[in-house]
Amino acid sequence: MSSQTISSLLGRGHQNNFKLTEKQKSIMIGSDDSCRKGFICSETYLAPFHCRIFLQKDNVHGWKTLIQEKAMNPQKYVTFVNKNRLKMRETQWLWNGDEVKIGRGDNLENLICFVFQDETEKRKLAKTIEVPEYLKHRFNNCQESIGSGAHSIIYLAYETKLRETRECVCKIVSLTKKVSESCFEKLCQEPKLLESFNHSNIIKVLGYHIGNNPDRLLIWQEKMQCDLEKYFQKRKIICPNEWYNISFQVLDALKYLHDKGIVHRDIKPENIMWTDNTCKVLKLIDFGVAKNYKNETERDNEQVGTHLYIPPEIHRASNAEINDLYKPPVDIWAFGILSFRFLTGQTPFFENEKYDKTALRDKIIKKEISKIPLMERRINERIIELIIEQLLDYDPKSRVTANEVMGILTNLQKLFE
Ligand SMILES: Nc1ncnc2c1ncn2[C@@H]1O[C@H](COP(=O)(O)OP(=O)(O)OP(=O)(O)O)[C@@H](O)[C@H]1O
Repeated sequence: MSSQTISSLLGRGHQNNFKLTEKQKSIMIGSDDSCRKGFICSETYLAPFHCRIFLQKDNVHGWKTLIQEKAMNPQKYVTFVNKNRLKMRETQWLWNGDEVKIGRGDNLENLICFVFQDETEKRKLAKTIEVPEYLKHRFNNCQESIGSGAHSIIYLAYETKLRETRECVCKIVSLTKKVSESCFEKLCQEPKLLESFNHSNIIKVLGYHIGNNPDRLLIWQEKMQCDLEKYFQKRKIICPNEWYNISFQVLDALKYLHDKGIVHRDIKPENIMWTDNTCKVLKLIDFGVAKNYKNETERDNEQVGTHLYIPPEIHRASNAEINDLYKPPVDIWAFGILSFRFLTGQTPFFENEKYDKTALRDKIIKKEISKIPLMERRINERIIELIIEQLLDYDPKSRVTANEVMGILTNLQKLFE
């Protein structure tokens, strides 16, 4: 078996580092020899079995590194991930750059600190990510990738403006087997569209380049911190107050787009990102399949977007009908599914997140939505009604608009204070 490093914890302010590999998938951190196969930290007071750090693989995220609190005496021993203290036996998913602090007492400064590094991200290197000559005075691209999607890889980059250099990202789409010529052509519309927007909850494009031979699209954008899917996966559930704050920002961006005649067509948590780690401001990203629904020359006849978030009218439509159905209600439905998932931790159709596409399509078409998970979570009746009857309305013509949802939420503000 290979022993490639999957992740590491690098000591900050001390020399203790350790790594997890495909061979060594789990490690205990503790203070004495009873911590078998473990990492014995001599620099601070730790419980004999303080915490466990281990790998888990899933089909969506690949390797995930998790930390579990193992100390039995919470009065004495503590484990923090960033500024959040883990409860007894609590497990948390670690992300690149997370700060893990362990030790005794309640003074964070006295604890032993590690910084988590996801080594698999570093390995997704670009072959060539040269900046074209005429843009070299504005952008610098790095070899480090910080994300990827079905069509692109996102690299860390720098923008030079006056005498200041700021971090940004460069999204690169290349014409490959995976990205056909027609798909590439469509994706080339994304930066032009983004340049026409000016909204605080929509990603800003800083510059772009469409090159041929090799056919490659480079889009420099503001750097975001983390997408809502990862954020949700880490929390497993989003509380109503936080959902309210998220909703307002997403709906405000949707209202702006819809008023301009644009449908995003791929609203999902992966395409909504926090601007920084204060997790206050959100921006919509990925306008690769966005469309001007008022422009009759832009007709298309195939389904786009992500299965779980596609509304019933699109699932049911024939190729000839589909173009006329791609209108703002499509984004509202997707926002309804997102809301359901965030508030309950599950999809409206299946209890867990593993499902087959055909079964999912069947359930969507047959309207097999259950509001029980929302009731079990004691979500306010008016919010349940909003999600089930209005956002997930089967008739796109009577489905609420972004503006109407904002009005409803404003009237319900008291519930979230
Ligand atoms: N501006 C950004 N700053 C930081 N990370 C980003 C940024 N844009 C994208 N990412 C990361 O890269 C991932 C893929 O980006 P994006 O959705 O734009 O690519 P795509 O190839 O169009 O994706 P899709 O699979 O939806 O077609 C995002 O989910 C996010 O994690």
